[in-house]
Amino acid sequence: MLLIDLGNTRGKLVMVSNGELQPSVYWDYDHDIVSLLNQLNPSAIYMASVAPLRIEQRIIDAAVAAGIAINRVTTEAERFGVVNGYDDYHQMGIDRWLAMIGARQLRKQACVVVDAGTAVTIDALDHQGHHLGGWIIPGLALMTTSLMQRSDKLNVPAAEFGVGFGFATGQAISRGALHAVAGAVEQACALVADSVTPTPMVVVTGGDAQTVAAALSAPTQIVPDLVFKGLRCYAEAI
Ligand SMILES: Nc1ncnc2c1ncn2[C@@H]1O[C@H](COP(=O)(O)OP(=O)(O)O)[C@@H](O)[C@H]1O
Ligand SMILES: CC(C)(COP(=O)(O)O)[C@@H](O)C(=O)NCCC(=O)O
Ligand SMILES: [K+]
Repeated sequence: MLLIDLGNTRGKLVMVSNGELQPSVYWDYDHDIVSLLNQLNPSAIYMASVAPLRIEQRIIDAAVAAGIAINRVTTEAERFGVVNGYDDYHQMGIDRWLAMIGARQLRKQACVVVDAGTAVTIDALDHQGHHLGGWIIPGLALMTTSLMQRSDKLNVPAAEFGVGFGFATGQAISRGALHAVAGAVEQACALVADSVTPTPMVVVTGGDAQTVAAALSAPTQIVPDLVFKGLRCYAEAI
């Protein structure tokens, strides 16, 4: 069985074999998918996507051509112990929904779920699995490149992400972006904290998970395959 998560930057593919999630394989959208699918040769595919339809279609076409059954998973109002807090749950990206389900599988306590990819999404869950709402902010790469592109004096080479204040333009931009994300996560923790859970757990996933986690002082768990932990619940239930 193959689980696929299509984000705005790239696709992530994880095989489930002997009941275990295998390490991610990345699909760069500039590259062909047919050979990758043939290599993995799954019996069935479960797909979660927030990518443009034309990218989803490439997977669907390749799966149909190879005779592989493909199931597309969508956001729901309530499932696997998580209750969606959105006014209209259809609006919520499936990656956020699955990350929350994945977090709930890990621990039944209040937590802040962070997916640091193209965008950074921050979603709050209380100890009963009720989603308390969330935030969508630009991802680290998006924050830095948009500043660089929109201001002449900020058009400098990118600096590494790190913690603390910056001492040069590039460093001030990259560190500013990282602390903006970390600050938002810490404010989410303050909003979620209650008498049952004074210090909510932070669960971080996405391409920039390590970078973001390094800037957090709250207790943090990095779970690279968090979305897949949610997606496998669907794959095993369908
Ligand atoms: N090899 C890589 N390719 C692309 N992005 C990477 C890579 N390694 C780290 N990143 C970082 O991860 C981010 C993408 O994270 P990811 O969770 O895959 O995004 P999405 O789910 O939006 O496609 C990029 O913005 C970049 O900062
Ligand atoms: C917020 C997102 C763009 C994040 O996508 P990503 O950074 O993982 O590519 C995605 O979850 C999405 O398209 N959401 C729909 C809007 C919403 O969740 O409210
Ligand atoms: K994301």
